[in-house]
Amino acid sequence: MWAVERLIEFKGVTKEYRIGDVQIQALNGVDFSISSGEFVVILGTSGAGKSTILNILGGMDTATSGRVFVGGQDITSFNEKKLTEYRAQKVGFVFQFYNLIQNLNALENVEFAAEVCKNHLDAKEILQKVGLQHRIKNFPSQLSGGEQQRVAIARAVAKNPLLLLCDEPTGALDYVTGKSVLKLLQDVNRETKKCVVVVTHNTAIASMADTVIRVKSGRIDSVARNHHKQNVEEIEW
Ligand SMILES: Nc1ncnc2c1ncn2[C@@H]1O[C@H](COP(=O)(O)OP(=O)(O)OP(=O)(O)O)[C@@H](O)[C@H]1O
Repeated sequence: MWAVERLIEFKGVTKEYRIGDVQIQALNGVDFSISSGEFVVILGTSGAGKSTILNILGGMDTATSGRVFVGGQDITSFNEKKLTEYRAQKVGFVFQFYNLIQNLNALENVEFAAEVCKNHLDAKEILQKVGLQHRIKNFPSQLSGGEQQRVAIARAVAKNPLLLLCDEPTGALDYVTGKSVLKLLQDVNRETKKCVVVVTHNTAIASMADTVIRVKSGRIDSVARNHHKQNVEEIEW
C-alpha cells in the first residue's frame, strides 16, 4: 500500500563513502518523517548531506545502515531489480542541470520517461500545463534554461510518481526564472497533492514549505513545520 499518511520515514540512516583509506561519513544517524502531500525543503551548507539524503530516498544510492520507509515499504530491503522498478515507477527527479536527452525533442523527452510507468499521464497535456505547448517539437538546445527545467518538471510529473525529488532545481537559473520554476513546483504540489522534496541552499524559500528539514554535518539539525506557509510570489531573496 502506497498512499499512507506517513509517506516517508528515515530511521537511523547512515552513509559512509570510502575512497582508498579515507572514510567519509556523509550521514550519521538521520531520522525524520514526511507526510503525504507535503512540500518539503531540505536546507544545509555545502557537504552537509542533503543530496545524499535525496539520492537514498530516490533509490539512486543506498544507506550503509538504518531504514528508509516509503509508503510503508522498506526500500533499504529492496534488491537491485526492485530498486530499479521503484526509481522508474515511484520517483520523479528534477536536477539542477535538467539532464534532458539532447537528441530528443521536448515531447519525446517527456514521453520517453513516462512510457515505462504504469499510470503515466499524457505528455502533451503536462507540457501544456507547464506552458510549453508551443515548444513541444523543440530540442533542448533550442530552449532556454528555464524552459528546459519546465520540460524536466513535466517529465517528472508525467510519470505520475509518488514523490517528486528536486536537487537544486533553480541553481542554474536567474532570479525571475528560478521563481517561476518554484511556482510551478508549488502548483504541482497543490494540484496533484504529490509530495515534493526540494534540496536547496536558498534559505529564503523555507517559508513556502510545509516542513523544513535542516541538515548539518550528516545529521538532522531541526525539523520545523510551517503553520503559515507563504506563496512563492510573496517571498523575496
Ligand atoms: N559518491 C561519493 N563519494 C565520496 N564522497 C561523497 C560522495 N557523495 C557525497 N560524498 C561526500 O559526502 C558528504 C555529503 O555530500 P552531499 O553531496 O550529500 O552534500 P550536500 O549537502 O548535498 O552538498 P552541496 O550543497 O554542496 O551539494 C560530502 O562530504 C561529500 O564530499
